[in-house]
Amino acid sequence: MFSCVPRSLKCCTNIGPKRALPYVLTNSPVFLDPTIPQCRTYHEVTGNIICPNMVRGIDHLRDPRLNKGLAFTLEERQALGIHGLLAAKFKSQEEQLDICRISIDRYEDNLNKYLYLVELQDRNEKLFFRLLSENVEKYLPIVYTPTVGLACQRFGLIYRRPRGLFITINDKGHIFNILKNWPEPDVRAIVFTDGERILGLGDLGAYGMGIPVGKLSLYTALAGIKPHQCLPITLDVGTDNQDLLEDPLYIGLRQRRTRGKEYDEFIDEFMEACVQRYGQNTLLQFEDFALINAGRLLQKYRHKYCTFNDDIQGTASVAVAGLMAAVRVTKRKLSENIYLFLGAGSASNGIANLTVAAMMSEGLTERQARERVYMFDVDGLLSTRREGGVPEHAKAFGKDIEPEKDFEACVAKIKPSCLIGCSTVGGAFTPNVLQQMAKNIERPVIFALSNPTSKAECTAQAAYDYTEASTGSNSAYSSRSDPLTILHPFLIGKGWERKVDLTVEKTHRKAKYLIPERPLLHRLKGRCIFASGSPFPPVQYNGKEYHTGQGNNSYIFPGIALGVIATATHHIPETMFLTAARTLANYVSEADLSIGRIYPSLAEVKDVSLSIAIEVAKMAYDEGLASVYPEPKDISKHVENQMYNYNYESSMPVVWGWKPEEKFNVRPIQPVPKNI
Ligand SMILES: NC(=O)C1=CN([C@@H]2O[C@H](COP(=O)(O)OP(=O)(O)OC[C@H]3O[C@@H](n4cnc5c(N)ncnc54)[C@H](OP(=O)(O)O)[C@@H]3O)[C@@H](O)[C@H]2O)C=CC1
Ligand SMILES: CC(=O)C(=O)O
Ligand SMILES: [Mg+2]
Repeated sequence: MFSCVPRSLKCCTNIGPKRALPYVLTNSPVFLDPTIPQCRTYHEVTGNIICPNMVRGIDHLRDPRLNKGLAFTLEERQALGIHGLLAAKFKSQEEQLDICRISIDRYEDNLNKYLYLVELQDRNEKLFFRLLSENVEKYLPIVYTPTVGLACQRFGLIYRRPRGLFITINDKGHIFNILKNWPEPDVRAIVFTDGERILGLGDLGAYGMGIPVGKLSLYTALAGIKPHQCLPITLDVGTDNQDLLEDPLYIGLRQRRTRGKEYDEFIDEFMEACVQRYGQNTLLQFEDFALINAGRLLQKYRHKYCTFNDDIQGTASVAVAGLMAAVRVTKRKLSENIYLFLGAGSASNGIANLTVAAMMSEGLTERQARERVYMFDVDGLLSTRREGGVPEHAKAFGKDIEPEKDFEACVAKIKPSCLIGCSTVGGAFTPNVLQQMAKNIERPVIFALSNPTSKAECTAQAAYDYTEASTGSNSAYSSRSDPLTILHPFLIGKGWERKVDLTVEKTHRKAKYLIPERPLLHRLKGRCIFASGSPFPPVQYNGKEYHTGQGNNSYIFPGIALGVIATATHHIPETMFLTAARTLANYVSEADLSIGRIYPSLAEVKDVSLSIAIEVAKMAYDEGLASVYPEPKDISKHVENQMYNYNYESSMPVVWGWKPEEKFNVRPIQPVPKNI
């Protein structure tokens, strides 16, 4: 069945004619070895032409890239030798999607829903990605935070089929060989973790694999990056989590974490092996590394590889986008806010640094901008006067002020207008903290970004309840002289909205209610502007429903990755994340703001990702970072053309000619030889 390839034949990946990539060009016969996974699909050779999809028989159904279940037509069933292996009924992809939705809905437990989706991905890839991409709001919380956190915690129990690579510290010296075991030769993006800071759940060691797998599902579902171009990797250097070391189900190395020189050499070798195997432009996304490694590894590699740290830079971008959108509600420029971060780790520093950059673009000097940013970690306010001083990783935000260990007191003393939680401490924004925020400023911005839900610094409901809505008669803010956002309850819905003179502040006959000068849209909401890393259900407040936004880097990293891959960008500058933030912020509509959301709905995240990708791609050419030449005339089209098609395509054997310039997307940069 596997025949040798005749003269001048080409060997292709198993991904269908449109996306096939030649990786061997030869004039001499090439024998396709069925034990090599890339070659498994090439058994139907006609002269100089390969029919790349022609895995016949039961193997066609077992390959999730090729399987369409009952959607195979009669002709396809006969041509592929699967007639009789399927029930007689023909089903469209749409009908199959309905069945998937019904099946998932039948599960009450989210972990079971997660397992259903994992199994679907293993069985029928296109159906999985179409289901996810067309139902982002519904299924993102399953394949991603919060359920993915639970899946990681139970990984030993739910681990079934291999997905991605586990590279252990014992493989040091042989990492390249392990990468060669991965069946796909055309990998463009690798998301990898060492499992030490999985969401806010801490050190989960090899159980952390759920995170790169989940992130890469979003690469495809939200930005259309082709699944075969994505590789999830867990670097297993052990774990310091005693529970896992004693867990009989644990699937990783049962030893303490390797640290120091050996760890660094291991990561060095890994980075080098990746570009050796897949090319210098391979996108290498650091995910969920602990604070002691995240920032320093980013600094070490950012100018050497095409890399970024999602927790630092992706998070920064989504948070700054939220702050930019919030400006439209608060009418305070970024540079007019005071920021207080709970947590002074990777995410906080990433957000703080990008916020500083954004404030500088409004005209502040770096020093002035940094002065507006405070941080609070386990040892209290980052004060240079505190015992032990300010930790190195957050030096730029230390202040020469009185130390303070009580967070509530700190919120009262510093009077931030924006409170940002990246602390992993669920409920840290207590009612007192939230009430204090309401006293500090008319429209406080409150971000509870820690994941999963159990680690969120407060719930959406608490944020609204304790900062009160604008119609509340006990407004803590109502005694202040600033323009108020309070419209007397009697006036709401009685046409007063239209009668308001927006330029003049008027006092209603009940003196404490002022008719403000702001657009009414923003007056009818709760006083806080809230976002969270994990989703919260809509909040009911005073008979109105608010939909708060999800401040999660999933709005950013898929789009950045698509733009980078489409242009074969070789480095990712910080400015790309600011560009992504602006693009995302521009997507927020007045309708979003009116229901309390400072991010577009998740249903729009695919459009957002594409827009970010296009902006990133333009920037890559403007700044000489792209490697795909000549520069495409129409960059938007070029990016769109790279995207995955979730719909079924014909499985009939296609006979196609050898026109590499049309059929193939040849990679511009080839792997760097190890010894030049
Ligand atoms: N929404 C999103 O898109 C993202 C959310 N996150 C979430 O943010 C959280 C933090 O991530 P990351 O910054 O990478 O983690 P880090 O471990 O780098 O930082 C955590 C920080 O929180 C501090 N901290 C821990 N306990 C307390 C406490 N009781 N009081 C005050 N500070 C405390 C730590 O202080 P110390 O170092 O002194 O212990 C550290 O500064 C996680 O839950 C993660 O899931 C992260 C990335 C993206
Ligand atoms: C969202 C994310 O990257 C995190 O919580 O770590
Ligand atoms: Mg992360």
